[in-house]
Amino acid sequence: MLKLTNLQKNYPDFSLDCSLEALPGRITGFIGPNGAGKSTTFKAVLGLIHSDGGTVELFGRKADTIRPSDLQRIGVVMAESGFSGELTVTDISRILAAFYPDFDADWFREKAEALSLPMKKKLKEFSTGMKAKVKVLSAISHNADLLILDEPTAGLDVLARDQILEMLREYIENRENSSILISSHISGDLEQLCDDFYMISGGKILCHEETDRLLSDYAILKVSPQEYETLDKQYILYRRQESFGWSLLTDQKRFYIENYPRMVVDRISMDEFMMIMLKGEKL
Ligand SMILES: Nc1ncnc2c1ncn2[C@@H]1O[C@H](COP(=O)(O)OP(=O)(O)OP(=O)(O)O)[C@@H](O)[C@H]1O
Repeated sequence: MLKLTNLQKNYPDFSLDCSLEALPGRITGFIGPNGAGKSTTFKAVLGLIHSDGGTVELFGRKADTIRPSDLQRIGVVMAESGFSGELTVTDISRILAAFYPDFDADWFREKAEALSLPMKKKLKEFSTGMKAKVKVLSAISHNADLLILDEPTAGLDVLARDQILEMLREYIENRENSSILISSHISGDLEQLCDDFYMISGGKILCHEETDRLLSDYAILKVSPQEYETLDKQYILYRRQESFGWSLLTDQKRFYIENYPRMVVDRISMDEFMMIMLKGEKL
């Protein structure tokens, strides 16, 4: 669906080198701290900025052979883009209908009502969360095969976030061959939603993992300095010094549960995973 191979972009203080793949029928998360390169990647994929190397393949085509009809198969949410504040949701519905042959006006109106979006009010009078809902709704309203969503839940309260995530789940369930690539600061959102995820930091991909595997096989071990000395460290990936000793990231938690039954083995969240990889030391 979408494949990036060493996609590069160089700024004076930042270099991106990103390889990733969004596969049909899957929701792929893209996590990383502020300034990691998530938006830069999305902009380069969409041709909003010029890339300095590497390849982008979209629907099996190289970027320079992509046709306008291919672009209609993509639904996009970008942080810095949106509709003019002078438009109403009804105006947006008309614009989308004119631009996308597969736009579903009835579905759009139904969902707008479910999300409590006024149809006749100008967007400039909307709250941040309401504008975010309009952007997501517009991106998913025209039966796109690929959704590229940069921080779609930014600015939303818990309730609205849940509604949006539910809509995305529904989207992929109803379209087996479609694909979603989504970035978020709130990695908890992605943990509930994504099949797999890539983590980026400093413009480089640090890891790619299945979410199920993260939750079933990874763990944080909490050990004292004495326990640390005698521990078999062959399956320890990262360590971080703590007041009590060490937090250790493993992707083989069963090994430690079986061989060190008295050890504290904490279930890991995506946030903790990101934190120990960013703040810890690789072994
Ligand atoms: N036009 C530009 N000129 C120079 N540097 C830029 C430009 N755009 C982005 N950068 C730099 O590229 C880096 C990556 O920025 P990017 O917006 O891709 O990060 P991000 O992962 O999306 O962050 P956030 O989560 O905060 O949105 C940052 O260091 C940023 O300062």
